[in-house]
Amino acid sequence: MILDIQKVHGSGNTFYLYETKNEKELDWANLAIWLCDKDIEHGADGLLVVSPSSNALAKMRVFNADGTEASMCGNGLRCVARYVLEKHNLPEGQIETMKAILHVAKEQPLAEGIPTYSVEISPVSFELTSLPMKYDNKTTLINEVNVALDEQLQFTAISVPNPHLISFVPKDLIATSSHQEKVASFLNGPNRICPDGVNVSYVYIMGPDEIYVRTFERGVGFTNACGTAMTASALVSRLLNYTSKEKITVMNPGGFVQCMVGIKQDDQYNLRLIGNATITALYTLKSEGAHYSFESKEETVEQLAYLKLSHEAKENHKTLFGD
Ligand SMILES: N[C@@H](CCC[C@H](N)C(=O)O)C(=O)O
Repeated sequence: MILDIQKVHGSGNTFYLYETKNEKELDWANLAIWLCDKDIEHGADGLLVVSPSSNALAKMRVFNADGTEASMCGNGLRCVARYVLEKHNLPEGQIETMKAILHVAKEQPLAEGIPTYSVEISPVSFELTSLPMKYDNKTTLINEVNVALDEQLQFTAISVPNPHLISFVPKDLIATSSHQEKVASFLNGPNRICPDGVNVSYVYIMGPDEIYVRTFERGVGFTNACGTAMTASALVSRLLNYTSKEKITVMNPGGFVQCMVGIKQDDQYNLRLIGNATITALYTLKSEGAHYSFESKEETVEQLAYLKLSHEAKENHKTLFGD
């Protein structure tokens, strides 16, 4: 069987995107593990599966590099939004995800030659049961020290609806990644605090409307960017008054995005993630049972425009935090 498959990215968070008419066509976990292997076409962070939906334009499922399925993926949803909206020639629409139907739209390009899309990030919960996370008898963890993780750092637990643990850290904990790796590896191994694992982000405040976010993703490890983590971090930065604007620029190791953080009364939030949706290559993939091989590859030129845009972000990163 020959499959048409795209390689795409949002802020350098890389995925393969495949559309199927039949959600049971293949073992997606197995395919994700094969595609994300770093020895095959430099791997990827996950697999996005697009299938028919009876309630929206399409349905998105996301599989991490280790084959686990996640409830949501912000950078991936932008790429799926582009794929689906271009197919239907629509400026906006709705896409079904595991736990919510989300609004997506085409936006003004971030820069020339950069296809740009916005996606809704919802639902939001600070209840520890929503991650799930266990910490004594607490029901939430909001900017508090959790001694099981670190003696000093304060963490916030939030689901959007995939699980995130966020800490606002000093510059030295961004300049090196070992502290974050230790905490995240512990929480993503067998442990009682986050039994299903968690995406762990370290965040540095750069100004009233700018933050830097680096994420160790559940099921993947460090990625260039995690869309849900950046949006969750932007929300928490506003709730803690570390930032004060509705539009927050979020820098990341792969580039940058913009997050719109609307805070309504009664703890309701209106969150949108805006950023690139870049197609880097079109492949044909041969599947013989659970055995896969690439048959052909056609690179696009879109990545050149993206590299130009992200170059400046990477230079800023070097100036601020070193290599
Ligand atoms: N990279 C994604 C999130 C992918 C899922 C995550 N690793 C999880 O398991 O929750 C994003 O852009 O949000």
